[in-house]
Amino acid sequence: MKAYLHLASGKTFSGKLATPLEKKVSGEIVFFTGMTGYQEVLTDPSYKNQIIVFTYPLIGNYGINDEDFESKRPHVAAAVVYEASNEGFHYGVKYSLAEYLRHWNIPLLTHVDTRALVKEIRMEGTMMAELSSSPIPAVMDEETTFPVCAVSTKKMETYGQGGPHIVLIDFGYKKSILQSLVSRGCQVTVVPHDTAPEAIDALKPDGLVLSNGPGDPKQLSVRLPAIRQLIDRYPTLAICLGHQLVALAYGANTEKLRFGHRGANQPVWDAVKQKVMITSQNHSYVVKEKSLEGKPFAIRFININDGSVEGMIHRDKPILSVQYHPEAHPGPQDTGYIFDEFLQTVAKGEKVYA
Ligand SMILES: NC(=O)CC[C@H](N)C(=O)O
Repeated sequence: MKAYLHLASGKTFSGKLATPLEKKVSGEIVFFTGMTGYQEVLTDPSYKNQIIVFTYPLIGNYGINDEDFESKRPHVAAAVVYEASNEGFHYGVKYSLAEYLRHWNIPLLTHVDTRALVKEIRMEGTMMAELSSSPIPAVMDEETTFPVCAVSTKKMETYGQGGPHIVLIDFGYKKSILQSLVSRGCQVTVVPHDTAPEAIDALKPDGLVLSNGPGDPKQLSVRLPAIRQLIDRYPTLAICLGHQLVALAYGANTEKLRFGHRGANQPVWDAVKQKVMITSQNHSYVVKEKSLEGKPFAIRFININDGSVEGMIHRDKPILSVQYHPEAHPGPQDTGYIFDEFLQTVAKGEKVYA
């Protein structure tokens, strides 16, 4: 069946539905450039309510297995590809891409001219789009939901044992962040994003991790005083949305990039190691460099492609924040040392540059 992707810029792209479209779906349209990793991308909560376009022309060729999930379910509003493979060739394959998305009632649009579509997004910037079976666009409404609430855990959960006790504040965490901590011997308590600081104190954490998550960080502005209290008190590692929240909590500012960074090969300069790392990324917003002037942070990481801020360290306190994803999945593992550095910091109670 034919369906149409109407962009807020006025352009329409058509494709064939590989899963049913019960009612029209709308969301912010973004693109991911990695050649592999679609299973992790679909289940990364940071993509909540977004329509994802895969630029690699063949998606689904290793199917969906039971291992490589970043959370319990897919979060994208819809997936758009050029060609979706019906067969998966991974040794652990359980479903085809279409079977998996059909199970979760998520539309998969195939045979779309993804090169032309991505050029349009690059020109116009990330925008709202609507997927419908009608060739005529409806009036588009701006996304007003609050996606962090939809993906954050509702109750505390504990994983791993022994080791330092890390509280992971869940704005929509990826399983690989939890695994990166547990595999390094931590006990991790995952808490809802709006847990009161006193309730976190009661858990007696040795360190805090602020997770990734969907949406505009400013939607969480009511939480900033609580976040500031917490990060000033405990050794902290903040990832992606978490990093943006650290900046906002200190009175710096964020802005939206034209079409964001999504992919598995973003080069980032680490000013401490004096090296370029290849990183996995998925974000629309960035911390404005100018807004960090006069703030107690040094910019440690810089994106080589566009010079944007990719991470900061507090000058005095053990707070480290990164815009990219050190846990990778999908993507290169160059920056796994960030977790080691954080845990050395936790052990010492003061910052360590490994
Ligand atoms: N991966 C993330 O945490 C994304 C952060 C935020 N939602 C952004 O798009 O910038």
